Amino acid sequence: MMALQAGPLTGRRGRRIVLDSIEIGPLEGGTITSLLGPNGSGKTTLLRALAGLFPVQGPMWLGPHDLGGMRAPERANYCAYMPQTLPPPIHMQALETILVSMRASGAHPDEQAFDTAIDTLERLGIADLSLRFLDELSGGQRQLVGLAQVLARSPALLLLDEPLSALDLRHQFEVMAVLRRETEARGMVTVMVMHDLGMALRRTDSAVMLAEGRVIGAGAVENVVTPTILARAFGIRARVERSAEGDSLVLVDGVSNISEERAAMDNQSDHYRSAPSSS
Ligand SMILES: Nc1ncnc2c1ncn2[C@@H]1O[C@H](COP(=O)(O)OP(=O)(O)OP(=O)(O)O)[C@@H](O)[C@H]1O
Repeated sequence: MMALQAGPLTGRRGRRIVLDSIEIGPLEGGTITSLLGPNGSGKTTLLRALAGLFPVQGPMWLGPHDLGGMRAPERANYCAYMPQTLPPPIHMQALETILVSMRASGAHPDEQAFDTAIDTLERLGIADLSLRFLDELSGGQRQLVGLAQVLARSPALLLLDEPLSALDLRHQFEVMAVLRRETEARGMVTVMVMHDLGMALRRTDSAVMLAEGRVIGAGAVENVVTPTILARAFGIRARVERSAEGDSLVLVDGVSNISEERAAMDNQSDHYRSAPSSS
């Protein structure tokens, strides 16, 4: 299984640094990592950088493969990226869009593509949507088709930008279960942007917390989703509690002064980068 290791990565938009010496990994194959942080903190930019869609300076390795040194078509054999925007409502059948996506990545010879596409739709529980047109589906249904498009490509690195945003609660948990199974079975490195901290705690293995283009916490998810790091990232007063079933829940008690939180933690230098505490 291949691990993802990247950085330090630096990316600019105009003169502004939007990714500031970001270091990621190693993220092991077979694991799911949540990419967390407030609006505008750089999550989408980082995900796009990992997909080769946003130019950054710095190394990116997937096992022995130098992702940064690859041209787009070669990189597409390793990485599949699902953007935050839903697949557009075009007049094309769901199954056909999956086949087109697979052809673009060149991952499967054509004879196998049809079976793989059908199989992926079945695993996501949306085989009934195969022959429906995207412009006749709901937003959530299109998001599920978008997931099928990237999963069917069998990437080594799966990059998902808020893949649960349009889904009802049941589908959110079902999709996380599919992602867990596929990630483990294929030894994939799965990285997903999410805003639901409770879901991150329950269903992902590790997390990277961004704030203002920097990593302010990384490691096992329970060491990243902590009151201290949440205060610094979001300016909220939050607790992490356990439900009667033993699941972790994030309870928000209110907002705090974000600049004071950051100043207080900045005084403690790099402690939170390397060894975040859950106290
Ligand atoms: N097209 C763009 N042109 C200029 N600046 C941009 C553009 N897109 C994003 N930015 C800026 O880059 C920074 C990082 O944005 P990014 O979209 O990566 O944040 P994010 O963490 O994904 O946010 P969100 O949770 O709102 O999706 C922000 O300061 C944002 O304003």
